[in-house]
Amino acid sequence: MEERNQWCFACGRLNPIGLKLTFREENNTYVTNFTAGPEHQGYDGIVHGGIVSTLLDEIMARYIYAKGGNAVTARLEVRYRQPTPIGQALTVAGWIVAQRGRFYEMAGEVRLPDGTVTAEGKALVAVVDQAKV
Ligand SMILES: CCCCCCCC(=O)SCCNC(=O)CCNC(=O)[C@H](O)C(C)(C)COP(=O)(O)OP(=O)(O)OC[C@H]1O[C@@H](n2cnc3c(N)ncnc32)[C@H](O)[C@@H]1OP(=O)(O)O
Repeated sequence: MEERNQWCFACGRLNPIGLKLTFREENNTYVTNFTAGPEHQGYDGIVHGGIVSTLLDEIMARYIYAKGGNAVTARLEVRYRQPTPIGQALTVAGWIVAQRGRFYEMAGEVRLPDGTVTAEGKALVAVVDQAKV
C-alpha cells in the first residue's frame, strides 16, 4: 500500500482516533470487519449512525480506490434497517452494481455475526484526477 492517505479517518494507519479498517476482496466484494466500542455510540449500546454511514461510505469508495482509481463519493444513501450494536464483530461489504464512464454505482451493507443486515448503503463513486484528492 502506498504511503498516501495514512491519516484517513476510516483506514489510516497513523490516525490515532481513526477506525483503522483493513480490507480484503472476496468474490468481487470488498470486505472489512469492525467492532465498535463505547466511543462510537450515539444512544447507549448503539453505534452512531454517522459511524455506520462512514463504514458504508468507506467500503464502497475504497473499493474503487483499491482498484487504482482516485475515488470520491459523489452521493451516499444509507438505509438504517435496525440499530447496529457496539461490541459485535460487524462485517461491512461493498460491491459494484454498474459503471457509467467514470461513475460507479455501488452498494453495501453492514451485517451482524449472525448475518442480520442492520444497514444498507447505495453510493455513486466518481473517479477524479489525482490532483483533486
Ligand atoms: C484512502 C481512501 C479513502 C476513500 C474513501 C473516501 C470516501 C470519501 O469520503 S470522499 C469525500 C467526500 N466526497 C467528496 O468530497 C466529493 C466532492 N465532489 C466532487 O469532487 C465533485 O462534485 C465530483 C467529482 C463528484 C463531480 O464533479 P465533476 O467531476 O466536476 O462533475 P460535474 O461536471 O460537476 O458533473 C458532471 C455530471 O456528473 C454527474 N454528477 C456529478 N456529481 C454528481 C453527484 N454528486 N451525484 C450525481 N451525479 C453527479 C451529473 O450527471 C453531472 O451532470 P449535471 O451537473 O448536469 O447533472
